[in-house]
Amino acid sequence: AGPRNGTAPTLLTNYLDTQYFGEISIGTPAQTFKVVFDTGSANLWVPSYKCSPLYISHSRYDSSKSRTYIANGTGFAIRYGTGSVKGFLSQDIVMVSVSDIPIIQVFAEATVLPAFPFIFARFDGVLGMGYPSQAIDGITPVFDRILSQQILKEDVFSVYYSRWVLWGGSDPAYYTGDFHYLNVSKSGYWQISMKGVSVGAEMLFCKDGCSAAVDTGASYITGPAGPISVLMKAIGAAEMAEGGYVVDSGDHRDLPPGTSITVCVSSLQQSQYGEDICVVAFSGLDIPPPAGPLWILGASFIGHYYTKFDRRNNRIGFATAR
Ligand SMILES: CC(C)CCNC(=O)[C@@H]1CNC[C@H](CN2CC(=O)N(c3ccccc3Cl)CC2(C)C)C1
Repeated sequence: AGPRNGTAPTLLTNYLDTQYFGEISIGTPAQTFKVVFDTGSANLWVPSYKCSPLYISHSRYDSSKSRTYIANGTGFAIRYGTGSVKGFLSQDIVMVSVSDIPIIQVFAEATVLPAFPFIFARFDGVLGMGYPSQAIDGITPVFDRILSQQILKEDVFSVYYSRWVLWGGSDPAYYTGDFHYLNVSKSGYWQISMKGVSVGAEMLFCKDGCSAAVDTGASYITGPAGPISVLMKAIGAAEMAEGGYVVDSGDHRDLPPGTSITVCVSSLQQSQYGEDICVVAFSGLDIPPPAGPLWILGASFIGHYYTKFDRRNNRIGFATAR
């Protein structure tokens, strides 16, 4: 079967401009899960039916209900920047798009999930869209399994405004002009070299170039804490207790357009504890070497562009979204 013209979309749900997730199914008959499509990791996991029922608000995979389940049992642990997920490996048929792209996939059934941040997660699991070199236990990632089926028009996937992932191509109906391509700067990561960070015409940071991960699984733009705090002062943002920044919801100040790639990131409208506050789409995060120092361009950046992740040419293309 396979996607009609070699491409297929997976629609994403946007929760509070901070969590973007789409639906996949695992097993026969299909068990559906909401997953974050995360270019910053390369494994697929969903909560296991064997997981403590504390997470009843999340869907859990029950292998005993799937005719196509194949046991594996190898231990699994993945350490994200925000916490670890532990479990064991299983194999079953995974469908990533309603227009049927079935693949046989090794994934993890999570049995240990830290309450924070998972209880705030509106999604059930994570589908890593990173390179195989990032995959824990050397498991072939979902996108690589799809590529090896030779059913896609191009060896790429595109993200439009964080509204959907398009497997196998890009759709000119949703962008104008050409793609501005940036080569992947570190093989095995969706990482690029940034020429600088400026507010208006003034280059403030990263004057000699720096690295940035293009990370669909992250909500905001993060940079080293020092430069970020200077940037926040430049836009008159106040620091929150837990490290984020807010600006008066009155002045929705979008940063003045940048130079090569416009980083005009508006503040987010997020209601917390009842009242509405504008959380600026930046936060400070010091990533230690060897991975860091590293800027993270998350959904609040990617959402401004039509972004093409090109595995054929190991490059990322940015076009102006319509
Ligand atoms: C290569 C890999 C092994 C390490 C580096 N990659 C990374 O840390 C990722 C980079 N992209 C963003 C991503 C955000 N994460 C945020 C988050 O809290 N999560 C999470 C963690 C623990 C329990 C439950 C959850 Cl939901 C999982 C989730 C949503 C994926 C992290």
